Amino acid sequence: MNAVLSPPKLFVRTVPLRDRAGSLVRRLPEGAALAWLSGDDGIVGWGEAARLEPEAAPAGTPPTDNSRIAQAARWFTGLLEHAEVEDEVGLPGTGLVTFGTFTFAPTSPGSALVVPRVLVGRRGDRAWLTTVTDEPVEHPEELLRPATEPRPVGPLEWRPGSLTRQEWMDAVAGTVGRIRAGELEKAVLARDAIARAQSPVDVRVLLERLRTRFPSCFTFSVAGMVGATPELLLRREGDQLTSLVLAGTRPRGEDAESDRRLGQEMMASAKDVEEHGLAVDSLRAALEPLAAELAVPAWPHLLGLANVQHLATRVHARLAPGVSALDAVAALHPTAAVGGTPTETAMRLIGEVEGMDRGGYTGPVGWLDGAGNSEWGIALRCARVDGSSARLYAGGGIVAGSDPAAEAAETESKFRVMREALADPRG
Ligand SMILES: C=C(O[C@H]1C=CC=C(C(=O)O)[C@@H]1O)C(=O)O
Repeated sequence: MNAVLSPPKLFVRTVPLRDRAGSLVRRLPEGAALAWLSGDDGIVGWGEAARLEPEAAPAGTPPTDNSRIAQAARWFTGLLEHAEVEDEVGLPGTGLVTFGTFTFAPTSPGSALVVPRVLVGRRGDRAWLTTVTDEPVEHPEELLRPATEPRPVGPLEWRPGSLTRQEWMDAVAGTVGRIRAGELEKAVLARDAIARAQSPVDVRVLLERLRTRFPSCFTFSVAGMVGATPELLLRREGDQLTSLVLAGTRPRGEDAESDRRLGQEMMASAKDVEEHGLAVDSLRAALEPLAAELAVPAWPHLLGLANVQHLATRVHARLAPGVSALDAVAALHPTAAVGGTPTETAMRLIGEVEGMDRGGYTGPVGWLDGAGNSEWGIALRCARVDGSSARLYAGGGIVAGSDPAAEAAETESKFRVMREALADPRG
């Protein structure tokens, strides 16, 4: 574990960047890329000025324990206290910034917070460069290096994950039985798939494909977790918090008419509306104690993505004084969009029947700045990239009315996000 007691002194400088041309991804050198992108906006970073890897909790720790998030909050506060910050831009994502990924379960290794040495950001027509160094720097632009061309991923070999398709459908059927017997109301069950390339995967290729294919999603890369999630756990700017809850999935139609029909069918489906309602309720219950004001729409809307469409609810809150972004992340994780209802029962069932460690999949992933601004997605439609291998994850909400074959097909549409980022069918 990192030395939490004596953080290094950091010199942080943010300066405006005049050159806003091109994708932020093109700025990244090859290697451990850090990124949080939404269309053309976002932040990318590289190098490591500071890193924390919160230890996994011992076996037997309650599955809802979020002390790894509280530990990260203390660590970042300590860094800030020892940092000398000169910020000429003053936007969310300027000054000292840490990227972060937290595991779904407290007992899994893999949570990490990384403060990059160099960060480039863009928001609308403003762009900036932040450097984080051990000595003051006079010319931060000198730390910007021309990046190399991304390397194509090349041929892939696919292997099934921890469970075969049939074994996973059996787990879904067993879960439906337990839900019908009254043990719980909902559990989100996931599966994995493994891709092996012939050389280390250049994450920049994945980021560029994901960001252009899913401009309304959040494309991320933090400590090996790479993906494009549509689900915003929270965005905090000042005391305003926004969250986008998703649960309920249908494919996209072949044409506008069938697409509309599939969407309307989902809006009218008791099974999908129940599955979605449980996710909204869990968010509302977690947020209420932290909010001075809370607005939750009565009905979901449809959110169309390139591969699937979802039921979506956008929630707004004004946070009570003193509530930080990471306080809110710790209170909200895991929502019933990735765990279930009741939370503890669902998390124990997930641990029992999935046959794999989710790692950072379905955990919070995002960034935090020194002013308390922050964006955290839920790590969905993602993979853990480790050298030349990638472990892809996808899941779906199981309720009393779920059909195992339909759920397996749903995970396959969700896998497509990362399958096509790794092996673009359009060449
Ligand atoms: C668990 C996943 O999706 C969640 C988020 C949106 C819709 C979901 C659903 O309809 O089941 C899931 O709750 C995943 O993408 O792996």
